[in-house]
Amino acid sequence: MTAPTTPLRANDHHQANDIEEAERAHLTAVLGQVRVAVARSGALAARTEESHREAGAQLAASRGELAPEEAHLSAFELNRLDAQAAVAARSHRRLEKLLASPYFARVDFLDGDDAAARGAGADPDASAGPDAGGTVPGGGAPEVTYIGRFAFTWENKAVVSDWRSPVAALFYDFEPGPAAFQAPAGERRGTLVRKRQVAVEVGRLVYAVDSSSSVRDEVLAQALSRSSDAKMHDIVASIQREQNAVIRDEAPGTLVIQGVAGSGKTSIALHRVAYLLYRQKERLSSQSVAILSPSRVFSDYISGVLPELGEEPVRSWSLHELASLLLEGIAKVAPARSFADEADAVRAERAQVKGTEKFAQSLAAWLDGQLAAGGALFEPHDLPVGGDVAEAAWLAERFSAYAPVPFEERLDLVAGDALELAHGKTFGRYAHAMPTRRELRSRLLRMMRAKNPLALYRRFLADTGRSALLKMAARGTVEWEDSFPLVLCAWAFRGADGFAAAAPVRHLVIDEMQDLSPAAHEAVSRLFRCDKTLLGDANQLVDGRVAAPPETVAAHYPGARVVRLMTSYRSTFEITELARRVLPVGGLVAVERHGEDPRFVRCGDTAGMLAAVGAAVGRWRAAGRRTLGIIAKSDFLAARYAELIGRVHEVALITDETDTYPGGIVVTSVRLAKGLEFDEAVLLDADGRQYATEADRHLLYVALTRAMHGLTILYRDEPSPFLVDVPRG
Ligand SMILES: Nc1ncnc2c1ncn2[C@@H]1O[C@H](COP(=O)(O)OP(=O)(O)OP(=O)(O)O)[C@@H](O)[C@H]1O
Repeated sequence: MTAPTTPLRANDHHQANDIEEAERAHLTAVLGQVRVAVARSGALAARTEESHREAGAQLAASRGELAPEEAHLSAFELNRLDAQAAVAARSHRRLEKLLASPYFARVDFLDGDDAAARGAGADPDASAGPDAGGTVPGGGAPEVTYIGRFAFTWENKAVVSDWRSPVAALFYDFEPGPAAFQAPAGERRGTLVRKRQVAVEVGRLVYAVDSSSSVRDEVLAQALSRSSDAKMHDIVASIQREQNAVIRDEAPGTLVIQGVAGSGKTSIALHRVAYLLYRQKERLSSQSVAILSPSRVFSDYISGVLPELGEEPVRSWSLHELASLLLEGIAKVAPARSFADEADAVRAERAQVKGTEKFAQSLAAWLDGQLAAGGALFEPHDLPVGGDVAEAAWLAERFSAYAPVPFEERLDLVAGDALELAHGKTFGRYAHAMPTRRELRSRLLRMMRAKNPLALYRRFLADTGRSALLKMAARGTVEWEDSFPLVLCAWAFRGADGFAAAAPVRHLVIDEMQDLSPAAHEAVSRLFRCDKTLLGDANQLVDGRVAAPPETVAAHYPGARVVRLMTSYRSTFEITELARRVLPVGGLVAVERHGEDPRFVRCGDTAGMLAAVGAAVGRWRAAGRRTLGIIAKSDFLAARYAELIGRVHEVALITDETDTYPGGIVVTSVRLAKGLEFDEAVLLDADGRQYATEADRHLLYVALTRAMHGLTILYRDEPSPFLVDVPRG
């Protein structure tokens, strides 16, 4: 990292040196304290770990000799020590991270009353020195706060404040001048006297600059021009104001974030999780947050961010993993088939119908109708209960009375009523012949016209003239597109509380929300009753569906709020401009970071394509970049190319089964590249044969927007019509 090159003002050179000198001295002092704290916390972590181990060994040795209550107590003590050891280890790890970079910013704030009384403005020159925090005309020192990834306290004094603390909002939301933040005791108004970027790497001060908007633009540009990695990184030092508003939005319910490609949605969602974990400690823990992401490789790619921010990793599911989990004991789920690979037109048609809003809405309405009083699924007949008979009409009336309770619970309630009635009528004479509630419930279940979720789904399809839509992929295995409709049917039986996977989740993050079919949104909305953050881009569709505005997605989540992010940060201006011409996105703002123009290469045939790939690999190596994504339209083509390219270069193919993002050179389909980013991208076969339809236009948009710094577009004879009005070299 180098210091921003923004010209400083007249006497700035001296001032800059003064600032750096003072900040260097401050850093040395803080690092000294952190070093002592690391040594202490290391010793504490070792001691607690040792106590835990000893207690475990003792418990194991005395097993069998302890009375049950003693054993219970020891186990309890062991758990306590275990938790203590985990806390100590975590705090030690955090402190160790502080050694490399204890903070990244500093704000000097003068409370409103003081500022008003002394007529103080935002005048950083009035400072007595960077370390002291300076004085303002008329005296009175502003409160100086250093902001880092985690808080650090020394002798009961806050040395570094967490980026999520209320005071840190000053750094993200205000320029020097009038400012305010929400302190625990209420709003504090006053003046932000100074805002400073302080870059520290490996314990050394790289630069310290008082921040104006041009400095911050450059700090951002620098962050964006770095080389990409096999893991996504935190962006705490350069979160933008519009992003901060989303991260710190604490209103309950569902937040839907529609953002253009590269607007930082995934980064924001992860920072938001870290923020909520910090702010809502008593309500949320890493065990109660879950992230739904498009693929396993994506889960791996984002897995480093929360630990970087000092939080434990949270549970993460791919969409397929979640569907399989929710359908455990009901059906297996066939893998999703990529639309770009689909050769079976009938199957594609089936999938297309099940991906529509209309299908989801008709299923949801049909299920609601069946669950409502008067639903026609329960066809009771007289039922002997002990010495009594529960009459069909009475059973039907009880069943209706409990509407809209889910079927399983409702049958249980009716069974309970029938037992109570029979006991009452027979005065206990038939106690020996009384069935259990459970037995009665299964007899009642036999009176349902659909006895399980799959039968219910079949009945829905039959009732609405769509029976041809269901083809089992194999025995007991449904096609991917049937999985969430089937989850909805399971929900009608069990209700939201009947899914072990959903129950512990108190905040659900759904990344790439456009990947979820309307039926999937409806199912997730009904099963997960917790707060949710959804994020995605309606333009990044990779399954052939028609783009729907985020409001359509939000309509599945009662009371959901929608925010839009329009600035694209990932790619250079030149790449974003090209993407914008392929798919005009109204309101998109390309961040001003320039690079070379995308390169277009006519290749003629496969041999020419491979030669051009070789040249692109050579250029990428020479540039010293870390990741190169070679992107084919379909999974099938990606596999073929990986084999061919792999004969010359070391490459990794990304498939649905890939669970670690390898970095280096990867070959992948557009579908699996979505959400990822590469220093440079090479698009294979970007011609009219491959990219011709509207659905293909969206694929092309996704592929182009994966590139951060460089883009090479290879085509055989003529480029795709979506690229033709683009100037070519
Ligand atoms: N404020 C920021 N400071 C530094 N880097 C940022 C900032 N915002 C976004 N970025 C970077 O921009 C890139 C895109 O971010 P991210 O992947 O979160 O975007 P996205 O909206 O989820 O993208 P897509 O929808 O295209 O997959 C990442 O490299 C991220 O680090």
